[in-house]
Formats: sequence, C-alpha cells, structure tokens
Amino acid sequence: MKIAPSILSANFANLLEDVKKIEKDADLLHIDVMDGHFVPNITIGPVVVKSLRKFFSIPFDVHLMIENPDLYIENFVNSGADIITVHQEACIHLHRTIQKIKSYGKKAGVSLNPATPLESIKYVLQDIDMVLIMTVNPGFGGQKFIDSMLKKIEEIKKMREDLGLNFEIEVDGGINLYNVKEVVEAGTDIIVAGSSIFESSDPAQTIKEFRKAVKR
Ligand SMILES: O=C(CO)[C@@H](O)[C@H](O)COP(=O)(O)O
Ligand SMILES: [Fe+2]
Repeated sequence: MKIAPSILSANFANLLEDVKKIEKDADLLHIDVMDGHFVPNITIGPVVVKSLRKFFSIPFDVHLMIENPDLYIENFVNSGADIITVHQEACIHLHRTIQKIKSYGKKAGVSLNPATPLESIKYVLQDIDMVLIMTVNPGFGGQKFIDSMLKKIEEIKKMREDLGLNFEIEVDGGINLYNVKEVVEAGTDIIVAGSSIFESSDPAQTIKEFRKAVKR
C-alpha cells in the first residue's frame, strides 16, 4: 500500500514545515486543486505546486477538481506534477485529455465522483496509469467515508483483472486508522488521507500507524 497525504488539511500558512513532517514516510504528496466551479471550494494552483517542487523530490500527485482541465495541464507539468488526475465528469473529450497528459511524459489518472459509474471509463482504462475513486463528494477534507464505495473499489479491481490491465487504484476521502484496512482489502493500492494525517499530533507517526493498521 502506498500513502499519499493530502495537503488540503495542512496548515497553508506553514506548508513547507508541514510537508517536511511527512516527506520521508509518505510515498506521494497529494495536491488538491479546486476551482470554485467544478467543486464549491477554491484551493491552490500551479504557483504553489512550483514553490513546493523546489524543496521536495517526492512524487507530486495532482488531483484536478477543475472544469476544463486541458487549459491547465501544461501549467501543472511545468510546475512539477508527476501524476495528473482529471475528473471524468469535467472532461467532454476524456480520451483527448488523457493523451494530452501523457504527451508530456506524465502519468495520467482519472477520478470518479461517488455517483459516477465505473462503466463510464471502461474504454479508457487501457490508456491510464491510475483510477481515483472518490469516497466522499469532492471539495472538502474531513468528510465521512461513503461505505457503499467499498463495492466500487472491489468492482474496479475486478475490471482490472478481467481486462488484464495494471493501472493503480487510488482511493480518496474519509480514510482513517479505523477503516484503512477494509479499504485496502477491497483493492486499494494508494490511500489518500488528509485530515487523519495532518490534523494528528504527529503526522509521520500516523503514517506508520496506517501501515501497521493494514497488517493487523
Ligand atoms: O480530494 C479531496 C477532497 O475533495 C481529498 O483529497 C481530501 O483532501 C481528503 O481529505 P480527508 O477526507 O482525508 O480529510
Ligand atoms: Fe484529492
């Protein structure tokens, strides 16, 4: 299991120090980009990603919750993104958007809101590096995990097996030390966790606890 702490729950007035706390224990840094249109919240853009890139070599996992992501892909590539994930619901020409991300030599992910069926991405699964299953409605940290999404995780894992593909399965929203084991057992490769890591008293230790909780 890989762990991708989400900086949405970090202290934005002290981002550098907060990311330093987790950089050695985390596998990826999850960066939530929100535009106030696709989701009812506004967060950070390429300028912040570029500033962080100067200090960290950890892979940047950029989750774009924005309309018209094609307009900003090049910007995020130049800012230092390693994985760029777009929402199926935000892309009219999803296949074209995926090709655009890959044309820069970056990994392409596609995310689905809780209500969006897996069937909607069936014909692009062979083209992508990651599927991001949202287990809360996107826009905010600290929400409750939607239990019915466990079945969705199992189903995407089965689709991957049936199609003989090897994209990674990332899960985002409401993951904590109490539910991480069942989320991983359902088929998750990459856990995103924001509030449970950054709002804990020792974020690095919490990542270690996540790894222990899965083995228990
Ligand atoms: O993309 C999002 C929210 O839209 C996430 O990445 C959140 O940042 C996860 O936060 P927690 O639910 O773990 O607090
Ligand atoms: Fe996210």
